[in-house]
Amino acid sequence: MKVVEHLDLTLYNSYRIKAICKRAYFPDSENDIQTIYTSDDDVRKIVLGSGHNIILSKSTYDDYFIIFSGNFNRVTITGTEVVAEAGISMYDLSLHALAHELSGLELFYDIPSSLGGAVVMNAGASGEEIKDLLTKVRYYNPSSNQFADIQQDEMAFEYRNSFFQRNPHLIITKAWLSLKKGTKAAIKEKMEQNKATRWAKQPKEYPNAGSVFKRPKGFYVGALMDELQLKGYSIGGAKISEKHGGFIVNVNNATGDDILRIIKHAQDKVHERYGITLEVEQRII
Ligand SMILES: NC(=O)C1=CN([C@@H]2O[C@H](COP(=O)(O)OP(=O)(O)OC[C@H]3O[C@@H](n4cnc5c(N)ncnc54)[C@H](OP(=O)(O)O)[C@@H]3O)[C@@H](O)[C@H]2O)C=CC1
Ligand SMILES: C=C(O[C@H]1[C@H](O)[C@@H](CO)O[C@H](OP(=O)(O)OP(=O)(O)OC[C@H]2O[C@@H](n3ccc(=O)[nH]c3=O)[C@H](O)[C@@H]2O)[C@@H]1NC(C)=O)C(=O)O
Repeated sequence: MKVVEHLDLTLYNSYRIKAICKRAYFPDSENDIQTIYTSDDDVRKIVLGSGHNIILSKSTYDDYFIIFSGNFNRVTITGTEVVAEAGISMYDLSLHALAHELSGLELFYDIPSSLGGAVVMNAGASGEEIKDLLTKVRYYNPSSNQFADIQQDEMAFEYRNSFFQRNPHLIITKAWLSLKKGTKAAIKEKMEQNKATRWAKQPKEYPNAGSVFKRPKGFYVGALMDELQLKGYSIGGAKISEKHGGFIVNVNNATGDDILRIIKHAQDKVHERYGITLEVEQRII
């Protein structure tokens, strides 16, 4: 297993915030995960997927990071069933599905995420969510040092919520997905169409981590930012995107604190005008 002391996390978070951690582990097997958690120390351990949904709030961490980003990424496909390890990127997984003429993952071609991160957040867009493809998930429980499988209907998925958000100490190691037979041309067309629509709406030209807030019932965050004229509102190197008000972008060496202060300002303004509390979707670490 790759282990790096004092890793610079800039390339492991999509906001490109600079922060150093005490140590980073890149596990490549379930055995590696057990080794990390059964080692004799009480340093806090923080799990990351591909880092597309996190805000690093500190510049140094005296913690160990366990990173699933391209490592621990094997896939097997049998008929319409896909079994993949948590570190595979959803982009790569969608390409495997395309190569096997399997439909269902087209949307995930452009949703930046690891498979583990996608399961935790019940990732989705355009009305589709990963919960609809999953049949089973395997995880490691550090408290008992055991692995266990959980079936789809036991995970009580909701909008941007899952069993794993309610049990953050559990580590997803593998997932089983059920796809449908399709044709290469139709699958590829849906992938590219969806990507084009998203690139037209989202500020892909700057480092960001997707939607900052969950969608409040009956409102769109982007529209609220428009109405409050908060688009372009900036602190330090971060600002609310002019292209999509639901995103904060790093335009000039932003820190986690710049982002958190913008979040607070937007929450205050929205609460003042509409009485709504915007819930942060991204994980603040
Ligand atoms: N729809 C869109 O356009 C976009 C969506 N996103 C979403 O953000 C997420 C990004 O995924 P990713 O970059 O991989 O996640 P991150 O690396 O950003 O991790 C986010 C959190 O997920 C948990 N996590 C990640 N991997 C695992 C694992 N194997 N086991 C247990 N917990 C894990 C950790 O929280 P903890 O340990 O506290 O559980 C972590 O803090 C996806 O859900 C993606 O869909 C992001 C950008 C755009
Ligand atoms: C980007 C993410 O997922 C996104 C996902 O891509 C899109 C599309 O399905 O729908 C959610 O965003 P969203 O609520 O901002 O939806 P969008 O479709 O982008 O916008 C909704 C509406 O707001 C309007 N809008 C958007 C941006 C803006 O600056 N101004 C504005 O008025 C749009 O015109 C649209 O009518 C997901 N976010 C959440 C938290 O549910 C993410 O999770 O990180």
